[in-house]
Amino acid sequence: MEQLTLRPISKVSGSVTLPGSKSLSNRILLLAALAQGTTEVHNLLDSDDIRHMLGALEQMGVSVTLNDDKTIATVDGCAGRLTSPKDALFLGNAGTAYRPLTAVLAATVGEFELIGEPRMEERPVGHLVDAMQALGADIKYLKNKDYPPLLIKGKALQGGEVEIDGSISSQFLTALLMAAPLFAGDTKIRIKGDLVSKPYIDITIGVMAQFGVDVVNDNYQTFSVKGEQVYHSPKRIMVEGDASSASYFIAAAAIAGGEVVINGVGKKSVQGDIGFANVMEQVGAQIDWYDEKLVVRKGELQGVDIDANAIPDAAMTLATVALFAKGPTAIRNIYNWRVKETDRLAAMATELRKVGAEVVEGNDFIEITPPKNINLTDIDTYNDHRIAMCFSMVAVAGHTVTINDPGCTAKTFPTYFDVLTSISTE
Ligand SMILES: O=C(O)C1=C[C@@H](OP(=O)(O)O)[C@@H](O)[C@H](O)C1
Ligand SMILES: C=C(OP(=O)(O)O)C(=O)O
Repeated sequence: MEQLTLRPISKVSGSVTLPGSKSLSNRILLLAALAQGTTEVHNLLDSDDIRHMLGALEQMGVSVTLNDDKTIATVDGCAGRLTSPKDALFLGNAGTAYRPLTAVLAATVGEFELIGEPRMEERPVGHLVDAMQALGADIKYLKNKDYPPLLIKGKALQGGEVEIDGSISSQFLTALLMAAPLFAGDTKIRIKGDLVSKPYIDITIGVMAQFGVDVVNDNYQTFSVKGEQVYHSPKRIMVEGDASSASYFIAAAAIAGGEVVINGVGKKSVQGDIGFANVMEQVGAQIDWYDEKLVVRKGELQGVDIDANAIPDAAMTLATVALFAKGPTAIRNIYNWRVKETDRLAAMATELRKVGAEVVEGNDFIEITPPKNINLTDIDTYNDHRIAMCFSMVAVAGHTVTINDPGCTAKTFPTYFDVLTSISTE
């Protein structure tokens, strides 16, 4: 196994430009593929999750041309007519590819087998499949009920009234919303259970609007979409920088600044994870907000007690900031950490304890009391990019740390450690 030993960093300063948002990149690629017309996508993320979406679209007859550094894609839309692929669609561990494609392909005439990495087969998809089956979709589980892989016999769907459970992942509702305009009739979706990760639904609705489709959102309880619509290419679309990726640089500057200029997200961001910057202000970071950039400096850091349901990805970064804050930190309402790249509640508790923290792991929360001394240790990353990235904060705080399998950051941020090094002084 590859390992990366990070030496103590005394200061971070300078500027970083964020890669494009994963959530926006995969939504935009799918809608550009389904749309009428050609779309030029700028600042596309180049990472594993995006590669899986691109590969699947190409297997279904969509022509996509990438520039040299793969950050500009020209997508020839198929006006809703994706073709049956010869082989199974391998979607890695990309939730933003697997879930939306499940719904869209159920409404596309043809046969599709959706497969993924072993961990994908442990990540539930039942709530989405239940809703699609209630609408008449033909979807079969190839191994275990409620989990990938899936065999989809796509056909014309009529739409109608449907319930979907929103308590485990917002990606199921995102998927259903993106498929709904392809149905013959109108669709009214009612949310069962509490809807988690709500800001991602705003991202979905915003991207659909850019492709000419309106969603009526009644207080996150019901959603209405008109049927028989074709997405229309906006011709040119820009992917905002990734707000979840910004969290590592916000945290680094707050711990060891220097002054770090983070280009690509700011107060105009459409991504919920920008809320992490507000949380870090509460923790003690000093942040100047601009429309599309943040300037972050160090502060006296204090533990906080927050409900992180709206920012599940960035909240992992807070768990490692907690190691270097005064007093305990509690991160609550994050049950679905357990069904992401790994069981993140268990994994974070284990790794934080290895560093020396006192940790309480609840069913849906984690409480972290910072250690007096930081242990010299290796961090296991469980094939989870965010664990690899957020534990780099140990080095940022001035301690040597070894990250096992650092290459797992390829899921969303292949160049992460290089970018961190570019603003770091040993
Ligand atoms: O829709 C999206 O782009 C995402 C939604 C979130 O998942 P859940 O809705 O499952 O919490 C988030 O964790 C994931 O990284 C991306
Ligand atoms: C949960 C994540 O990914 P996915 O889109 O596969 O759900 C993540 O990137 O932290």
